[in-house]
Amino acid sequence: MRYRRTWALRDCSVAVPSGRVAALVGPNGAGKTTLLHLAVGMLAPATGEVRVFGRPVRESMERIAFLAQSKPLYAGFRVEEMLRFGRELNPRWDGAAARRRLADLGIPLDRRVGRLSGGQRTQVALTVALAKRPDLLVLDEPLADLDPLARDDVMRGLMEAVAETGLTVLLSSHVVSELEGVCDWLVVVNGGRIQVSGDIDELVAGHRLLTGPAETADALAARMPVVSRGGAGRQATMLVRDATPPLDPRWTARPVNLEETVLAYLRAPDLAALPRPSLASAR
Ligand SMILES: Nc1ncnc2c1ncn2[C@@H]1O[C@H](COP(=O)(O)OP(=O)(O)OP(=O)(O)O)[C@@H](O)[C@H]1O
Repeated sequence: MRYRRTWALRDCSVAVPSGRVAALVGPNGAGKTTLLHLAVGMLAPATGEVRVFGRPVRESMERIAFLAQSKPLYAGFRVEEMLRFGRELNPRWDGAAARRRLADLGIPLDRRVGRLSGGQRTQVALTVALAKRPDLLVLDEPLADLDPLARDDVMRGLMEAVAETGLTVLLSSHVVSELEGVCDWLVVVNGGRIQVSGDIDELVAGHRLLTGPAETADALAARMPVVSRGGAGRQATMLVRDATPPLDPRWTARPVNLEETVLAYLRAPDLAALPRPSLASAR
């Protein structure tokens, strides 16, 4: 995808299996919003193609709901007017489920959207998106501007919807810590390129943090795929992929979590040159 002369996404081949809850992460300006807009057909790629459920995205539009970063709700509308509006526009609209969801959340239907809290607004936007009964729900930073409690509520609501309907979700977020336990697929985009795409459990299990004496770090690093290096003074740390058991008894290895893995990749934007983990399992 190119905006005038600037490439926003390039060499961008990525697949997300259906039925997954996939997280799209990357630094500011990496191309996340662009990728999501391509996935929902709001943008057309300069070259290449986007397929949703195996068909060109234009043919799948009725099966897709999109929650944009700006949460396009009309501040002057009451919540029930948003629902009426949704019903007019969407043939598959499930108004009863939407009302039930809002009642469960304690969001009054007669409240003007502009008077709702940020978290409630996100919940209304999510309710509207879910009422379209999509097979694919795409959300652009649904957690931005929300406090930890509201973030948890929104993620929980999303999880309930996934459990009830089996829908496929693709969401972008900067709040990596909130994604573990909710998302099961990770796509990292960095500098307009796909750096990682894979099953989160496999990805996390495939990395280790090694700690040991700095003077032997170079020799060790030469023997394995290092994602990032750190440490201070005589102590070195390395987050490595596919670590064959070390090694040198002065080095210890411990498992990593999702956030550590993601941060290591984000710090190494050139690392896409290494074979990408787990792309094969998308097929
Ligand atoms: N309408 C546009 N015209 C020109 N360039 C654009 C336009 N939209 C995005 N870009 C550029 O494309 C690149 C990717 O932008 P994009 O908004 O997709 O990133 P992002 O990962 O969503 O960022 P953020 O995390 O800050 O929301 C950036 O370099 C951005 O400046």
